[in-house]
Amino acid sequence: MSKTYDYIIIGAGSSGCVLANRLSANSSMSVLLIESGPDHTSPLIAMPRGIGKLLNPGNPHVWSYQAARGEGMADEQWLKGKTIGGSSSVNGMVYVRGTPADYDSWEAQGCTGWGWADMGRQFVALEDHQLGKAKWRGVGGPLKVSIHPTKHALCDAVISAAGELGVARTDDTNHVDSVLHGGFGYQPQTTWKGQRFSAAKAFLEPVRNRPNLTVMTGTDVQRIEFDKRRASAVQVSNSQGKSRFEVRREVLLCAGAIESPKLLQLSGIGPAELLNSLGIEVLQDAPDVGRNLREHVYMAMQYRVTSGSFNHCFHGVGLLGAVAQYFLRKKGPMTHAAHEAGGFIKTRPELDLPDAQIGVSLYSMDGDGNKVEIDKQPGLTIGGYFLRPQSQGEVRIQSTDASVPPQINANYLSADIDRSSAIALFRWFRRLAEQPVLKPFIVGELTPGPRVESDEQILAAFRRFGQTAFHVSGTCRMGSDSASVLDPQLRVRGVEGLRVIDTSVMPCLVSGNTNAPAMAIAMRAAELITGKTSGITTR
Ligand SMILES: Cc1cc2nc3c(=O)[nH]c(=O)nc-3n(C[C@H](O)[C@H](O)[C@H](O)COP(=O)(O)OP(=O)(O)OC[C@H]3O[C@@H](n4cnc5c(N)ncnc54)[C@H](O)[C@@H]3O)c2cc1C
Repeated sequence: MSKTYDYIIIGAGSSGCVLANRLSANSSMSVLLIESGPDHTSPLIAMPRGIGKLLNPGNPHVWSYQAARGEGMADEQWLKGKTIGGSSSVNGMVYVRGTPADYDSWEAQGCTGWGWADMGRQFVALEDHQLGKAKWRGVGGPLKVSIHPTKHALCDAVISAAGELGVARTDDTNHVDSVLHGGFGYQPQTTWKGQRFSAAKAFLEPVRNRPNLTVMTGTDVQRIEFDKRRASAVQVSNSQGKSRFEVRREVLLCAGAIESPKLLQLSGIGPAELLNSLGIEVLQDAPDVGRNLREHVYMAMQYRVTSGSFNHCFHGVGLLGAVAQYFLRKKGPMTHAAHEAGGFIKTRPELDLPDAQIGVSLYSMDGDGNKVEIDKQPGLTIGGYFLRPQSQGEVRIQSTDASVPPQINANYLSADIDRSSAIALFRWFRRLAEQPVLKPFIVGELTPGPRVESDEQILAAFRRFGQTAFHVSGTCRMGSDSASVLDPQLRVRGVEGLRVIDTSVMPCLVSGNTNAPAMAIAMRAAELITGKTSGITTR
């Protein structure tokens, strides 16, 4: 016999954890949160640089997919978190929110109620920021945001070099002025006292003992069932076999921008031609389910440096020392986020808004930049992406078997504007590295290498080295047009009792990393579902 809940949340990632918190705050509502992956108890999750070990295909805490990058480009591996906390438990912990202009453009595109006026206050409500309260910065919220634990000569030199190119130094790279006009500084991060602070730590753990909240791990939702056109139950599979859970109010799909469109398609909501070709009964012909995939194309410029690198801390005896320092004192390089410093820059001064985000890492990888081994010699990586890609990819199921990964086509650089943005970004990197303040450090460019000069060579370098930034979004976009997958309340068009709430809802990608936006989207969604404004409870 199946059990019935008021709300069933599929996926305990960045968005799912927020929703579980908000919806179970009403003790008269029963909430079931279902997660495919294991609990988040691995010490490699808590240790920020544990990602070096976690982010490997086959690790039980990650989903791994083969993704086509686009014409003339080799495939690449995409990873997503598969554990309590989802991708926020395996990510780089870089804390970025995007710009007010991103959300205002969503509103202008018909997503009523998603402009900065409504989204800015979600960020303020979720933050407990070490820099203290400011107009658009919060304290006392559930999510700890820390500033960089130490200063560092090489980072300081890169920040000064950006200054020589006209980018103001800032204490808070998320400050509204920095994201609107450009700013460079030490990277705020979702860590606390030297450990990762995931969405699960912020939103789920403080309320996990609520009697009306049930959390299931190691359980795959395979399909959503409908009674006529209303979501009525979910079918699941786990080590105990197959079962189903019924829902009284709503199913909330928070499985992330690859698995959410996949589950809709498997459940009969998607492009009719695709569903028919696989023999799936079409409940709702929704051609845009899986389309509008947006991703940042991350380009890493690697340099050999004289000093200031952490490479020696990430292999051999140095690694043992760094790990010991972490376990004994929760200090040292194992406590750092993926980027030490970074910010938002204009690749050309005439631009109205910054068009690229830069991240500085004090290490280099061996070989062609795609290998996972740490370079044995001292290195520096200055990487980044253009912020608002227009190229659109797609996710399509290729089987009715829920365990088969979908086809993913990122379609990088297919839009003309993305190619010109890539070239402009590359030339900005080169100007940065040439600044006199970096002369005592930089010995030479390792990858893509000094022979890359012309526009054609730069694009070829992007096609070879450009890679996922792990920000896949947009595959169940919201909008007010009838072709959009979701209405601005995030309800799936054509059916009832079903919403999608994760990065797939973004009509276009935010200018930056996507963890904080995923949490803010869920906070806003909770307001729409409950009719109550944000005020996160932690008891
Ligand atoms: C390696 C990596 C590094 C990143 N670095 C950063 C960073 O430094 N800063 C930043 O802001 N962002 C970063 N991101 C991006 C950011 O973390 C994600 O965009 C964000 O966490 C996505 O949130 P979500 O709620 O959409 O999905 P997720 O957090 O991915 O959650 C989806 C959850 O649903 C579960 N699920 C999926 N299918 C099913 C199913 N059928 N049944 C049950 N459960 C299911 C998954 O296991 C997962 O737990 C990174 C991401 C990755 C992968």
